[in-house]
Formats: sequence, structure tokens, C-alpha cells
Amino acid sequence: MPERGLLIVLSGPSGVGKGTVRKAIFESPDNDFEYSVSMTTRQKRPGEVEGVDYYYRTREEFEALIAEGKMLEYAEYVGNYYGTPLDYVNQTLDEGKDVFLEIEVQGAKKVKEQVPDGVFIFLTPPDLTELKSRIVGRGTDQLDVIEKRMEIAKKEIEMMTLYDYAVVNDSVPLAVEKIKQIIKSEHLRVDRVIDSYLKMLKEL
Ligand SMILES: Nc1ncnc2c1ncn2[C@@H]1O[C@H](COP(=O)(O)OP(=O)(O)OP(=O)(O)O)[C@@H](O)[C@H]1O
Ligand SMILES: Nc1nc2c(ncn2[C@@H]2O[C@H](COP(=O)(O)O)[C@@H](O)[C@H]2O)c(=O)[nH]1
Repeated sequence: MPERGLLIVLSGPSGVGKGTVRKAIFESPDNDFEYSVSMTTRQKRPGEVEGVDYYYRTREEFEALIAEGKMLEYAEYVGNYYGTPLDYVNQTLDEGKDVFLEIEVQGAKKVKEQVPDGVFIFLTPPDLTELKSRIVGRGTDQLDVIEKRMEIAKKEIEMMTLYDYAVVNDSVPLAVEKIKQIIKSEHLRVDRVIDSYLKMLKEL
């Protein structure tokens, strides 16, 4: 059986650039992570594709999946549910592949409780003014939603202490490189490689 893969959680406030950084990581020719597509009850935005950006479900469908224990985590964010389907994550980790989640902070906290040996990376904005201008510049949200996202962002930044690493997203290529380096180092941690060495010693 292959060694179980690593669960990588990229989180941080709305608009910091999680999606942009994650897409850049997955577009790298050397990428070998598997992306866990989330499920949401929010409306599909122009250009988004079912099964690629999200699985779009009704509230009733989402709540049924929660009741059946099919979500690794879920959170309600600005009036919609967002969550990580459990089976895909477990199957892919069991195949020895690293799974990458891009989720908001409440959900990341729940994942940490269940998978404490995951790698938890908090993406931070250079400052709050820049964060707001990124959300406004993206042009996907009405003013009231932008204000809600900014209020939530301030509380989320306070939760950074729950994470293993903080990466400032001042430049996308630099943030991508730092995240790749973090994951490479995590793979070399003694507690991750010790089992294979112990097995080798037993076989001597
Ligand atoms: N390093 C950066 N410098 C300048 N702009 C950036 C940077 N990273 C991302 N952006 C821009 O910021 C905006 C928000 O990025 P993105 O949608 O990736 O954020 P997000 O954290 O995934 O947001 P949400 O959590 O709401 O989905 C986008 O317009 C994106 O192009
Ligand atoms: N807890 C979870 N949060 C998720 C998941 N998938 C995405 N998200 C986060 O939700 C907000 C809003 O996303 P948007 O697409 O409406 O801008 C953002 O912070 C995402 O990272 C998930 O499965 N669980």
C-alpha cells in the first residue's frame, strides 16, 4: 500500500488571491497535487464550470449530504454553504497522492481538528487596503457583499495562529514558489519518513 498522501490546506481571507495562487500552482508543469473541487450552494459566476470550479448544489441537496456524513468540512459563508466532499479526499490520499484544498478559515479549522498532520498555509494580503482593492477589482461582488467579506476578513486574519505557515501574497509567482517549498520540506519531515526507515531496518 502506498504511503498516504499529504493534505495541503490553503486558506486566508476572501480576495487575498487563494484562487489565483492555486491556479498558478496547478498550471505549473511540475505540479503533482490533486485539487479537491468544493461543493457550494452559491450561484455559478460567468465562466465558471460545474465540476471544475465547484459542484453547484441546492441547499436541500447540500444539507442532505451533510446529514449523510459526506462532507469532510463545510461552512456557511456570506449566506451560502461551501464544503469539501469527503470520499474524494480519502480515496486520493489513500492512493498516496497529495490533495490540495483551497477553503475559507472556519472550514480550515474543522479540517485541522480532523487531520492534524495536514499542512495548513495561511495566505495573507500585504495590507487591508490592498485586500479591499483586490475584491473590488475582481468585480464579482456587490458593495454590501464586499463590506461583509471585509468584516469577515478582519476576524479571519486573527485566526492565523491556527496555521503552520503564513505566506504574503504580494506577488503570485513568489507566493507559488514559497508554497511549493513548504510542501517539499513537509515531505522530508522525520515523522513522515520514519515508517519507511523502520521497515527497512526490520528487513535487514
Ligand atoms: N499577488 C497579487 N497581486 C495583485 N492582485 C492579485 C494578486 N493575487 C490575486 N490578485 C487579484 O486579486 C483578486 C482576488 O483574487 P482571488 O479571486 O484569487 O482571491 P480569493 O482569495 O480566491 O477570493 P475568494 O476567497 O473570495 O474566492 C483577483 O482579481 C486577482 O487577480
Ligand atoms: N469551508 C470551505 N470554504 C470554501 C470551500 N470552497 C471554497 N471556499 C471558500 O469560500 C469563500 C468564498 O468563495 P467564492 O468562490 O464565493 O469567492 C472563499 O474564501 C473560498 O476559499 C470549501 O469547500 N469549504
